[in-house]
Amino acid sequence: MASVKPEEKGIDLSITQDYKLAKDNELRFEVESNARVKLDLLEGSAEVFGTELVRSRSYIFESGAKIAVFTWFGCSVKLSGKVEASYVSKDTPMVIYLNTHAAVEQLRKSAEQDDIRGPRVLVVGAQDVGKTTVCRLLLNYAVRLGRKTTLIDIDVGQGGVSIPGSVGALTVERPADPVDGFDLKVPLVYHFGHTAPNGNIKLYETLISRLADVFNAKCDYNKQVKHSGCIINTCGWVKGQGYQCILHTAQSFEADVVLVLDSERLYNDLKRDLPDFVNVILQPKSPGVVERPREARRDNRENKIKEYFYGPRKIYFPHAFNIKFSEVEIYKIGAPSLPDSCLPLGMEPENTQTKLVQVTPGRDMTHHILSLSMAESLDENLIETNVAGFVVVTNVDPDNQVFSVLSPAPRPLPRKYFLIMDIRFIDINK
Ligand SMILES: Nc1ncnc2c1ncn2[C@@H]1O[C@H](COP(=O)(O)OP(=O)(O)OP(=O)(O)O)[C@@H](O)[C@H]1O
Repeated sequence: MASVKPEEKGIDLSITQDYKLAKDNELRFEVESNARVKLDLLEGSAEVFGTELVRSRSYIFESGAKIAVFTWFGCSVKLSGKVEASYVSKDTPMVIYLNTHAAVEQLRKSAEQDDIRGPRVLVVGAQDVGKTTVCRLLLNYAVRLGRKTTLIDIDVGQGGVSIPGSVGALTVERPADPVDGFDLKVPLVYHFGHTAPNGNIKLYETLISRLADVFNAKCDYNKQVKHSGCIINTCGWVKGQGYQCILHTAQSFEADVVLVLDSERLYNDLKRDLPDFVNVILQPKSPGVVERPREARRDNRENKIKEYFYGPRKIYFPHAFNIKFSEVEIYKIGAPSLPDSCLPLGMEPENTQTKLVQVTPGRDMTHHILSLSMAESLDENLIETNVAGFVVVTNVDPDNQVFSVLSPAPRPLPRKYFLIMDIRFIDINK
């Protein structure tokens, strides 16, 4: 019997299927839970969400992955392993997305000629309409033309640039890996602390403005980044305050193009409320986008956090160490506000959503994620300072005044100020 290569462990190689795709067709498949699937390009050319596949490599997708292999010119591919669903479809909006990319690229060319800032594209729509996928496509097509477009990710629910509960920016310098996505070694990340913007709207909007300022500053000293523009991925909250957040984002980044996926109502509202020079475009969602129930979203979030500590396919191990209470200071952003009835007559209630409140470590901190701020002193605005990374608290020992953490980096901690997240992570890898 032939021996199984280590990277193919867990793939049921007795189940294989070949697919011949005609031009403009797409093979969609989902990997069964607790299974792995291998994809091989046998002939022709194909791409996964805008990244070209090569014949010399097998692509191994993990449990739960939902993938589309699209071909512009025709190809044959082979899938090995247990797939939950797999089918070939002719019905894809890829040509529309490619045209959008071409139009945005024209704006980049004009920006380069006139040395002005390149297009800032905001991608909006309800949950599960393929916003993240469209952002990835547009970024991949841009980088394949040599652009250095920046991904701004404010989808705190799924964490595109770092873990859920954070927002960030990443200048994309090479196409996403078809399996592992974009290279996340050098993103700029800010602590938010919740999995939905309504966890703290004021803080969310403050961070969006901050990201816009930081991106503008980067555009001032890097012309390639300036001309290449940015793609902003948002979360699927499009009603009420969520809608106000979209307007705030468009305004902060001075978005030139807003791509509305699959919602005529949102499209019309934005047309009405955004200035005339903003190009609001309605685009269809791909019928291939998979709707994720609440549990699937939760699992996705957990996987993202696990990946942060253990790397993709658990190829790394986090460091475990103790931190003395006296070594660090931990803060929570947002204090409960006083009811109006407690305020002196005529006094406006203070907005306490961005107040820093020091936290005394206690057992209730166990499993919470802490963001390590890059701030060196409290004179720096902790809320608007980027973070070095995250640790998860695995145990708190008040008697000995220490707590234990898992961290992707070894001791010593580069800074001393932590911000605590609402988000918890229970490490079942131990
Ligand atoms: N054409 C396609 N074929 C198969 N799967 C797809 C396709 N497009 C997207 N998907 C999958 O559908 C899922 C949802 O897509 P995506 O994350 O882009 O949606 P979203 O609108 O950004 O979601 P959210 O509501 O979290 O913001 C992802 O797992 C993605 O891999």
